[in-house]
Amino acid sequence: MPNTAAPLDLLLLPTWLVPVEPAGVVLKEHGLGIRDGRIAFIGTRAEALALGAAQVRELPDTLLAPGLVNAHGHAAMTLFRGLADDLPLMTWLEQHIWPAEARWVDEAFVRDGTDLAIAEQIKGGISCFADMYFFPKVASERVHNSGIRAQIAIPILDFPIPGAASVDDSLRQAVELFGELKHHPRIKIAFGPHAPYTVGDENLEKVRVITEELDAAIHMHVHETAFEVQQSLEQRGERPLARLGRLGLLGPRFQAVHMTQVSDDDLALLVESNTSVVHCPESNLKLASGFCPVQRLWQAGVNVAVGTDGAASNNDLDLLGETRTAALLAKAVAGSATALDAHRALRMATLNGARALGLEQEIGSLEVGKAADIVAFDLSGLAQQPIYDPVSQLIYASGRDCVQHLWVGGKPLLEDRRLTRLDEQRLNATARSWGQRIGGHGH
Ligand SMILES: CSC[C@H]1O[C@@H](n2cnc3c(O)ncnc32)[C@H](O)[C@@H]1O
Ligand SMILES: [Zn+2]
Repeated sequence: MPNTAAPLDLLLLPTWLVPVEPAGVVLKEHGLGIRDGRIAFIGTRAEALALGAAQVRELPDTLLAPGLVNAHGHAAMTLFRGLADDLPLMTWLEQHIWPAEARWVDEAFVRDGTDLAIAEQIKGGISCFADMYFFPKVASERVHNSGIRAQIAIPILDFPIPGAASVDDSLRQAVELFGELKHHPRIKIAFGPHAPYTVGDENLEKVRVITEELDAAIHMHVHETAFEVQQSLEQRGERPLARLGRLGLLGPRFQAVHMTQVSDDDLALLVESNTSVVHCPESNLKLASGFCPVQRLWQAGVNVAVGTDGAASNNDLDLLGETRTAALLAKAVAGSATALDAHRALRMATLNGARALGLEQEIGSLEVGKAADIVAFDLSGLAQQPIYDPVSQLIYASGRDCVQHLWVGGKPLLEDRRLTRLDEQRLNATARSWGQRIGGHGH
């Protein structure tokens, strides 16, 4: 129970406070108090000031919201940004990305690429991200050092990958890392079978058994393209999602990334199993993978979160921009301007992301008792005036350059647009030097 009598560590006094839960609410003349890394108080300005705080911050023209949750990505792929553009998924993966990964990905690559991704995400208002990439132990060390929050999924593919000689090797590493980080306040280890077309039944069964035992999440690309579904029908006589259901993998701990193909049976399966969907509209657009029917999903009660995917298929890790794309695209796909409004879109990028990652008790909304993962958006710009609904202005008229401050667990990671723990110049130079090495070898 939060101690309501003790003074606050920090009191934030923004123009608009958008808690996300309750839905659709915008509080004015309110303050938010932080104590011991948690939200200790939300109430009127007058009440807040009466409590007393070690530090008080007036935030004029500022919208305070829960930190954004990027529910799918491959962090270290920032170093492959722009390496192979304008290609369809399987050509992109098989002929460009997988060969480049075999050539370049090692622990140093993951260290530097993940740091770059973390910095980009903090600057874009993201306080928590889901990662699925090679050398996950290295990625978790970078998350630990940087102060951000993350779910790290251990990659599982039927063939040898950088850092793991076999599925059994990956699973052994996963169980070990899971045990090591079980009590980490900001890192959650999940299992990441890559996709239905790269992991056979036998290995999926192993994933089911271990994740059930550990109560761990499963993060997987599913129904990314019509081709994936067609191929599975031809080779196995069933749709990939139905196969995952038959194998007992679906459920509230399962995160189905992409889902551009949703039949009525698929929808029923998602609903009855309480499986979350992670929507990655820009990657789906860029690789021409298809369109996720977002309105159909949320109307049926499916939890839909938002993800950027990796920087090699997007090509940025801008979740605010992604959410705008999601809101606009949902309308076009449904043929309805009400398919996804700005408030629901912000909820998808915060609380729904937290729920998909099993973190909804901890983050995703501004509620007393939750961790103080908070973003401050500066809406004072010319292009944001006038302001009738600040959430509409945030989603439809703002870019990530308006992110001014970010706190994770009450700790400031971005202050007045400056990274507090990472050296931006050094990250920039390191990324350029990787680019020269990789580009200089004709990939
Ligand atoms: C299991 S480690 C991640 C693995 O996935 C590859 N990847 C990146 N983006 C996508 C995507 O949109 N669909 C499928 N696979 C993707 C990445 O390059 C790694 O090899
Ligand atoms: Zn992906």
